[in-house]
Order: sequence, then C-alpha cells, then structure tokens
Amino acid sequence: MSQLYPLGLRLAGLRVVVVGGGAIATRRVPSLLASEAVVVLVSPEITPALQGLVEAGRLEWIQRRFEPADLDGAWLVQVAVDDSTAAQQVSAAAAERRVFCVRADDRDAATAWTPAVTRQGAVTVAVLGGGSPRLSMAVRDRIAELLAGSAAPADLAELRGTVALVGGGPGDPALITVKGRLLVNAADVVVADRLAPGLLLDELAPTVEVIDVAKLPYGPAALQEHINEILIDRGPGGQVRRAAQGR
Ligand SMILES: C[C@@]1(CC(=O)O)C2=NC(=C\c3[nH]c(c(CCC(=O)O)c3CC(=O)O)Cc3[nH]c(c(CC(=O)O)c3CCC(=O)O)/C=C3\N/C(=C\2)[C@@H](CCC(=O)O)[C@]3(C)CC(=O)O)/[C@H]1CCC(=O)O
Ligand SMILES: NC(=O)c1ccc[n+]([C@@H]2O[C@H](COP(=O)([O-])OP(=O)(O)OC[C@H]3O[C@@H](n4cnc5c(N)ncnc54)[C@H](O)[C@@H]3O)[C@@H](O)[C@H]2O)c1
Repeated sequence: MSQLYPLGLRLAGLRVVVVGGGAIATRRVPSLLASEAVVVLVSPEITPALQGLVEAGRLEWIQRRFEPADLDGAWLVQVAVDDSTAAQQVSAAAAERRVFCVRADDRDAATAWTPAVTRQGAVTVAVLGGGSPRLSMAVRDRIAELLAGSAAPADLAELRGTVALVGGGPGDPALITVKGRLLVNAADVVVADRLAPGLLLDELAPTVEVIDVAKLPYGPAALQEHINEILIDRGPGGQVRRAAQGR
C-alpha cells in the first residue's frame, strides 16, 4: 500500500457533509463542530445526541437519503451508513466533485481516513494504524498518558521556587487529578505520608528525594509543624526548588 499523506485540515466556515446519523456519525460530528466546520447531516434517521445538536442550531439536518447534489460545495464528506450501495454512491459523487471521502465501512474505498486523536494545549496528535483502528487507538492512548504526565517546558519554569500541596484523592493512584500528577512528577522533593497513593511514588525518578513523614518520630500535634518546616526548608528558600506534599 502507498504511504498516507497526513494533513491538519482547517475547516472553519467550510461545508462538510456527514452521510448517516447513527453511532459513528454521532462520534465524528463533535470534532467537526469543534473545528468550526459548517456541518450538514444527510440521513433519514438520527440519534438523540445528534437531534440535540440539530435543536441547538449547531448543524443542519437534511432528513432523507443521500443525493449526489448534497456534495455540491463540500470540501469533505464523512460516510457512516449501514448500506454499502448507498456508501458507494457517495464515493462516486465525491470523486466526481474532487471531494475527499472518508468511508467508515470500507477502508479501501476511502480517499481519507479518520485518525485516533489526543490533544494537549496547542498540540494535536493524530495516529493512523494503517487501517487498523485498534492499533491507532492503543498508540494514541499511550501518547495521551505520556502527554498527561509531562509538563511543557514553560510550565516547569513557572514551578521553580514553589511548593505545591497535592491531594492524593481517595487512595487509588488512578484518581489523583491530572494537574496533581503533573506537579508530583515535576517535583525535586516529595513529602508524603502513608495516605499518598503508593504507586504514584513508585513512578518517581530515582533522583527525586521522597520524605515519608509517617516515619518521622513526632507525635500527631508536632507532626504538621515539622512538615511545615520541611516545606519551608526544602521549598522556595532552601536548596531544593520544588516540593509536593502528598496528602
Ligand atoms: C481511529 C478511529 C477514529 C474514529 O472513528 O473517530 C477509526 N476507527 C475507530 C474505531 C473502530 N473502528 C471499528 C471498530 C469496531 C471493530 C473493532 O473493534 O475493530 C472500532 C471500535 C469502536 O467503534 O469502538 C471498525 C472499522 N473501522 C473501519 C472499518 C472498515 C474497514 O476497515 O474497511 C471497520 C469495520 C466495520 C465493520 O466491520 O462493519 C475503518 C476505519 N476506521 C478508522 C478510524 C479508519 C482507519 C484509521 C487507522 O488507520 O487507524 C478507517 C479506515 C476509515 C474511517 O472510518 O475513518 C476510531 C477510534 C475512535 C477513538 O477511540 O478515538
Ligand atoms: N470506521 C469505524 O470506526 C466503524 C466502527 C464500527 C462500525 N463501522 C461501520 O460503519 C458503518 C456505520 O456504522 P454505524 O454504527 O454508524 O451504523 P448505524 O446503523 O448506527 O447508522 C447508520 C445510519 O445510516 C443512515 N442511512 C442508511 N442509509 C442511508 C442513506 N442512503 N443516506 C443517508 N443515510 C443513510 C441510517 O438512517 C442510520 O442513521 C457500518 O457499515 C459499520 O459496519 C465503522
């Protein structure tokens, strides 16, 4: 198979036709709307979620089966119908008009494929698995995890000389907030007690100093005072620039 040629489409104000109003169309319309495309949906029936978007005035619904003239003036068409004869009719009408045509039912008949996507700030990562969505989804999920666990260099610079208090959540490491995880991963010193999610501490780089305050020889009343001293000492004024408290 020839190589794919990736692009970032800038669809604001451009007509995009979606043919079919079922599960796949419901999944694909929101990102088209987020790109500010003018979305026109052609389908005899649509899902309640799409109905809600029509009622909110976000997209135009043409309530009937596809007709070739629906593609007049379109820049892109997404086909998600449960009828292969109808899908072939859309492909033919798209080719005649030089409109790229995504086919949810037939990768070989498509002139464009939809990637699995993750976004972080200004960055969009789009993954194509050579026609295997399971592969693209798995790779996308791994990249999304990496992006969530790393701060952009600008964010890290802002953390210099600060102390962050991070709530550990109910205990399951998967339930810490995204920002909390980012701050813990960026810390030079982590002050934690036994309530801090254990697995999260296991993930820290070996150079990170972890101070387990549960093991300090102080009574409950003196403990918080001593933790405060550590945060001041190791935090902004101290040798170490950043600290996070896992409580
Ligand atoms: C990435 C994602 C984007 C999106 O849809 O937004 C996407 N498919 C996703 C999911 C998914 N697809 C399928 C299942 C159920 C079966 C399963 O589990 O395997 C699931 C899982 C589910 O639905 O949960 C079945 C399937 N898919 C295609 C065919 C037809 C064929 O292969 O010929 C059939 C058989 C249909 C049948 O048998 O009837 C075709 C395509 N699917 C593509 C993209 C393009 C290739 C991109 C690439 O190279 O990676 C391509 C070629 C064209 C296109 O559709 O653009 C999205 C992840 C969404 C997310 O999580 O973000
Ligand atoms: N690419 C993917 O990610 C993926 C994933 C799963 C399934 N599929 C395939 O994609 C296709 C669509 O899946 P779905 O779950 O959205 O199906 P669905 O049955 O939920 O929806 C099909 C929609 O097409 C409409 N429709 C039927 N004939 C039409 C016509 N001539 N003109 C306009 N609209 C018409 C129906 O009214 C319905 O709204 C199926 O062929 C399915 O096998 C693709």
